Amino acid sequence: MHAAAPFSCDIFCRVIDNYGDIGVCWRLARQLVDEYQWAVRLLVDDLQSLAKLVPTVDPTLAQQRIAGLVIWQWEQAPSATPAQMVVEAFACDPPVTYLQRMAQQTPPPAWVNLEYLSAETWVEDCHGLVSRHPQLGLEKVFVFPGFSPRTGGLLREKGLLAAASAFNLSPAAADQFWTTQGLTLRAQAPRLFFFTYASPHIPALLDAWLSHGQALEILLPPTPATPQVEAWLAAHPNQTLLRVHPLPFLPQAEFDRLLWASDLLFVRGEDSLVRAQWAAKPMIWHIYPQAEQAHLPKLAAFYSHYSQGLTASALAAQTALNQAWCDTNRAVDFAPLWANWRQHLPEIQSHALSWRAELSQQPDLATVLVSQAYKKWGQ
Ligand SMILES: Cc1cn([C@H]2C[C@H](O)[C@@H](COP(=O)(O)OP(=O)(O)O[C@H]3O[C@@H](C)[C@H](O)[C@@H](O)[C@H]3O)O2)c(=O)[nH]c1=O
Repeated sequence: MHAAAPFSCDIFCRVIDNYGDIGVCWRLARQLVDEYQWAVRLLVDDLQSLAKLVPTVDPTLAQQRIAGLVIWQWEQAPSATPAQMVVEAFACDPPVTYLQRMAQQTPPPAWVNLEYLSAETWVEDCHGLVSRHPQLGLEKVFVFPGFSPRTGGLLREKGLLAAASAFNLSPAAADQFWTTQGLTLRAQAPRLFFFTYASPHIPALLDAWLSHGQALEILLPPTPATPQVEAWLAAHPNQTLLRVHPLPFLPQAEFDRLLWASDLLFVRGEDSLVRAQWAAKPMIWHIYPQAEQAHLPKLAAFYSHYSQGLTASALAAQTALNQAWCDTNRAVDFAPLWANWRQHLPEIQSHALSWRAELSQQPDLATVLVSQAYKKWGQ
């Protein structure tokens, strides 16, 4: 007797900018393989970006197999037989020849558009909506990740929270991690992971950290902010409170440990924001900047969720710092904002843990997608 063939899934990803698009798609693909034993093919238009996250990827290959899944260059898509589920990440428009093949199948694949993460309330109304392709008649379901049970939830692998807790309960784990990165960090100085976009606020933020008078170990991955940080350091040659440690871009498989081994997190975009919440550390979010400060209401929407359970004064400290960081229309003196945030850190740290516990009650995004697929296929 033959074992049933695994459920098949194609994930389409175009890399628009940065690493979030491919970062989310890679995580999802891995989870579907590891936890559901699905046969997953990832079709990507920029393998160089994927190779940053997964160094075993060879960007020159049209097709390759890594970590139990198949990776194809986007141009190969017209020759693909569509899978049972097709995930179109971030409305990336799979090639029309592929869609035509989907329409020829009986039944056609379960087709999902996986949207960007947003905390805004309209997401709850749009999650699960179906649109019909005008020519081909195919139905596409919109899945919105999010922070409430009326959305598709967030990516969260099965063992993630247990691994994070075990790491943070082990007194030696963080130091060992930094040692493997070739770093010896001052024991009393908080470790601040600084993953951001470039920002006109960087000199003022560093000024505030310095004037606060407490040592900081700053872990600096490669970002557009690096030259700004270097310029600030060059202008302050004699200060010793802030020590900046440039990091290489680590494989995504190492990224969580980077967060777990830090005390304070500056994160950005989509995927690192989610991982920071699973790391349950005090965090400041550099939301992806948009024209005319359109990102600020989106930041406020996030805090309408994240605020649950924080006292008014801790919430004010958290949001004042985060909003100032993301509002590039005004000059900011970060010194009082930073001092106030640091003062509220005990509460903010315990809130991060309770928020993680609450968020983990929701179904995770992969579970939502899988049940969507099985519903369509009657499994
Ligand atoms: C610093 C670092 C990051 N990473 C990973 C973690 C994440 O998967 C990824 C970073 O993705 P994000 O945190 O989402 O930030 P980002 O700024 O790179 O991506 C953004 O791109 C924009 C185009 C989108 O509109 C945003 O929503 C967002 O996805 O890089 C590593 O694997 N190693 C590293 O050393």
